[in-house]
Amino acid sequence: MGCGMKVSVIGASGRVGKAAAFSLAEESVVSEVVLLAREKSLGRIQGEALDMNDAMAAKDIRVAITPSSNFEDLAGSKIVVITAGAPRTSDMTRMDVAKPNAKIIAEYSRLIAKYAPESIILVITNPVDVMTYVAYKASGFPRSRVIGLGNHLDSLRLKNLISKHFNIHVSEIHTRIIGEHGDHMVLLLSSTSIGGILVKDFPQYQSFNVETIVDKVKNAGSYVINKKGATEYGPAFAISNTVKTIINDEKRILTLTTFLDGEIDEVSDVCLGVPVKLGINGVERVISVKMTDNELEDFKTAAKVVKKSTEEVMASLDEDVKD
Ligand SMILES: NC(=O)c1ccc[n+]([C@@H]2O[C@H](COP(=O)([O-])OP(=O)(O)OC[C@H]3O[C@@H](n4cnc5c(N)ncnc54)[C@H](O)[C@@H]3O)[C@@H](O)[C@H]2O)c1
Repeated sequence: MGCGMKVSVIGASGRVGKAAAFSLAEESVVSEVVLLAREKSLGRIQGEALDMNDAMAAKDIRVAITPSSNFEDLAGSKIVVITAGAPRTSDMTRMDVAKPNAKIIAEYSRLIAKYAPESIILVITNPVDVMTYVAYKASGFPRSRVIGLGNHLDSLRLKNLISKHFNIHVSEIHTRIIGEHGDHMVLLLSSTSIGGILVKDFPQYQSFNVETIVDKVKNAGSYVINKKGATEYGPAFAISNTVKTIINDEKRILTLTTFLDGEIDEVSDVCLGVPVKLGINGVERVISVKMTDNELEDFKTAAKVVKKSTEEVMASLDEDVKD
C-alpha cells in the first residue's frame, strides 16, 4: 500500500461510520481503512468494503479496505474513529442515549487501549462531549490523544449559513461555535469575520438574525434526521477533514472536544468543544479565545450543564472507568 497511515472506524455498519470510512478511503494520507463492527454486522460491512473498493478503482486510488469484527485488527492504527452507538430518533435528545452509549464507548476505549495503545481516539457518538470524557477515562490515554468531533460540524454548518446570508464564498467565512455539541452551543459572534473584516461591519449584518441562525445550527442534525433518517455526508467529511489535519500534521485550529484543565476561565474536569491546535500527536494546545462577557457566561453555562451530565453518566459506569 501507499505511504499513508492506517485508520479504523468502529461502528462502520452504521450510517455515519460507513460514510466516514468511504470519505477516509479517498484521502491520500490513508493507506488502510479498517471497518469494524459486531459479528452480526460482518456480512454487511464485507459488502460495504467490496462496494467501496469498486469506487476506489474508478478513482485510481490504491487503499486497503478491511472489514472485520476482530478488534486485534485495530493494531497499528494511527487514529480510531468511534461512531458506534444507539440510534437517536428526531424526538430524542442526545442525552437520552447517553447512558447506553457510555457503556459502548467505555468498552471500545479499553479495547483500543489494548490493541492500539499509541493511537488517537476520535469520538463521534453522542452526546459527544460526555462520550469523549468517558473515552478519556476508560482508555487511560493522555488528553492530547482523545478528541471528540465536538462543534466542528456545527461550525461548518454555521459557515454555510453565513456564506448564504452574505453571498460570499464559504472559504472566506471565519467563525466558530464552541461549548456543547447540543443546546448549549455558543456562537463566537464577536470574533466572526468575513475575508478578514468583522461581520458586524458588513451592511447585510442589519438583517442577520443571530438567534435564528443559532437555532438553525442547533436543529440542523434533527432536521436532516427528520427528512432522511440520519446525517451522513456532513459528519463524514467533518471526520475525514479532522483525520487529514492530524495525519498531515497541519497545525490547523479546529473546534473539537477536548478535556479542559483550566485553559479557558478556569473551566476544568470536563470535555467541551473549544478551538484546538491539531497536529500529528493530536491536540497540541487549547487556543484561549477572547470572548465578550455574554459569550463567556454562555460558555460557563455549557460547562456546568455538560459537567452535570458527565457526572450522572460516569456514576452509571463500572468503578474502573471512574478512576
Ligand atoms: N458528533 C457529531 O457531530 C455527530 C454527527 C452525526 C452523528 N453522530 C452520532 O454518531 C452515532 C452514530 O450515528 P449513525 O447515524 O451512524 O447511527 P447508526 O444507528 O446508523 O449506527 C450506529 C452503529 O452503532 C452500532 N451499535 C448500536 N448499538 C450497539 C451496541 N450496543 N454495541 C456496539 N455497537 C452498537 C450499530 O451496529 C451501528 O454500526 C450516533 O451516536 C449519532 O448521534 C454524531
